[in-house]
Amino acid sequence: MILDKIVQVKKEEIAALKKPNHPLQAKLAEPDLSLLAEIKKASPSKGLIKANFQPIKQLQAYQKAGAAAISVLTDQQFFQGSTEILAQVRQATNLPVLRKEFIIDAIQVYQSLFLGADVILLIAAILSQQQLEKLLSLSRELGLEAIVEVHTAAELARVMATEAKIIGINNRNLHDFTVTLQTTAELLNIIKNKGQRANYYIIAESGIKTKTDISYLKDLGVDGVLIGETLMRAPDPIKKVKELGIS
Ligand SMILES: O=C(O)c1ccccc1NCC(=O)[C@H](O)[C@H](O)COP(=O)(O)O
Repeated sequence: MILDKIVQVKKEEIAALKKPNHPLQAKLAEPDLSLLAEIKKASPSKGLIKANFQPIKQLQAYQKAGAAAISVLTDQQFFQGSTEILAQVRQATNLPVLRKEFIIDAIQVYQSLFLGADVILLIAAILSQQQLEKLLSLSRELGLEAIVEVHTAAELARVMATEAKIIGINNRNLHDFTVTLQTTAELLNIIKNKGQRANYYIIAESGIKTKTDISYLKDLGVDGVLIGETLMRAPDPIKKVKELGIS
């Protein structure tokens, strides 16, 4: 009967759709430090960062510079980003795309999938433990990878009690906007002291500006760095990535 055949074909298509695909984890597993290059026009801490904002040009430069993944701010009110920019970036690249958003509800996770993101950000500071677990589990079900962001030891302890695989250590204090790479050193140390380093991919986020910063983070042994402002302000982002000595 034709309906049986159709359902059989649909089952195969669904199995292919649900096949786990972890493009960001695959990049982070490579021995070199991975660059997650961010497309960000403005931010609450810095105001307007790039007046002549051309997201696809920025993407092309990041690709040429050897970025492992692209992060796109989609918040409009505080970062002057948009979901349209993410959709355009998705169309223009095969690199893993991170939707940088303040996700607090399941509908934003579905929307991220619909927009073509590969990875979402879940910020421990704005989620209860129950919300965090639910959103993590939903992202896994939908085949999205999740970077779970922490800034304090207490947040890290909460995240280590979940199924998170990728931890983003944010060097920026989101209450007063101070930045120190010591945050990465301290929280990574906690993970190491618990004998858990091999269980996670670690990304250092925010405030990364110089070759010295990159050497420091390489010495700590992070798997990736997320850089926005420094690359957005650079007249030549390709040259800037070389200067930073990421690869
Ligand atoms: O960047 C901000 O001002 C900010 C304020 C409040 C919440 C989040 C914020 N930033 C999001 C980010 O995580 C950064 O865009 C990302 O880590 C890159 O940071 P940077 O290289 O310092 O631009």
